[in-house]
Amino acid sequence: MSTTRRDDAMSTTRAVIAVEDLVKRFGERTVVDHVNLTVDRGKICGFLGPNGSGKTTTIRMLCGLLTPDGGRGTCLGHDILRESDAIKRRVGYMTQRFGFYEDLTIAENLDFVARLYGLSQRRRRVDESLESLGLTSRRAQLAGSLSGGWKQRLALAACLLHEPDLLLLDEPTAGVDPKARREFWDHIHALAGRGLTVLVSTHYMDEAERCHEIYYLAYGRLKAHGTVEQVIASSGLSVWQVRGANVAGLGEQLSSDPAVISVTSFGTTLHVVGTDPRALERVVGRYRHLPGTTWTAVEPGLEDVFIHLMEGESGQ
Ligand SMILES: Nc1ncnc2c1ncn2[C@@H]1O[C@H](COP(=O)(O)OP(=O)(O)OP(=O)(O)O)[C@@H](O)[C@H]1O
Repeated sequence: MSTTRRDDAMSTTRAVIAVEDLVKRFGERTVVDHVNLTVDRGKICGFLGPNGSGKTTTIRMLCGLLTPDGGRGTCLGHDILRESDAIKRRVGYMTQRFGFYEDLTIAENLDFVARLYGLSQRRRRVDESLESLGLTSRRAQLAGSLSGGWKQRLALAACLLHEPDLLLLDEPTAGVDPKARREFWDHIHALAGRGLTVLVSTHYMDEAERCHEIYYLAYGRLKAHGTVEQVIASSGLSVWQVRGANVAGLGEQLSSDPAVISVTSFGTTLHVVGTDPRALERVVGRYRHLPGTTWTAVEPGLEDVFIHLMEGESGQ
């Protein structure tokens, strides 16, 4: 018994974010509906869900920019209802539309942010921040002339200037090319390795797979939580992959069967998804001897799981 109590106490100490029953209403609409979230120090936590599911609203409640209508908890050890100023000082928040002065250079923009925070040793901090994000050679370039990937690096540099303990990143890589996204994530992992905690919202499955754990929100409600493997395993989905040159026509027939919840085309393959493995196997049995097709039972992907969770909630 005492071990359990000690473990609980330790996990509370490690948790950088620990909130429960978080609620936010806008007028009659409940857009965040009793959400629980725990993120430990040094972890990268992915926040996923369809558009309008309440991710940004939750992030803004965590960093003290919005007051919850219900719930309780702490962020960086501070009460989210009463100590928002203390939280704001220790959080780096990258919003979906990070604003720069386009007619200032990269270095001038960072210096401006450093002044806003009232930081000492601004020159040193700006130089170090440019260096760590590979921006030194571009320091004199106007922010307005940067491509998407470099703008996003500048945004990250600005969020890190005051050396926060928690990074809240709201779709930081939307519209950024794959190489720049990969580099951005390498950087995030390096920061987490040094103890920074990261909560990052994203619509990209490959990014979800780079998180230590994920939370999936749909229509304000938490639908899944855990490591990617845990979320996939708990989905209860069965998936068959069909390969063949002419599988497109087959998709329509398969999806009309009640045992099939979705069929997705990927070039010359189809993903056939169901929740009842036996019923799905019976469907597969009816088609699998069609000439020119190869059928394989495969693990569900995260995308299969999320689409299933989303469809299960829509219209409610
Ligand atoms: N200030 C506000 N007033 C009224 N409704 C709002 C306000 N802010 C957000 N909403 C609504 O709350 C819901 C949740 O929005 P939120 O931006 O949190 O979702 P999201 O999951 O971040 O979406 P996305 O993936 O598109 O960024 C949406 O329906 C949105 O229109």
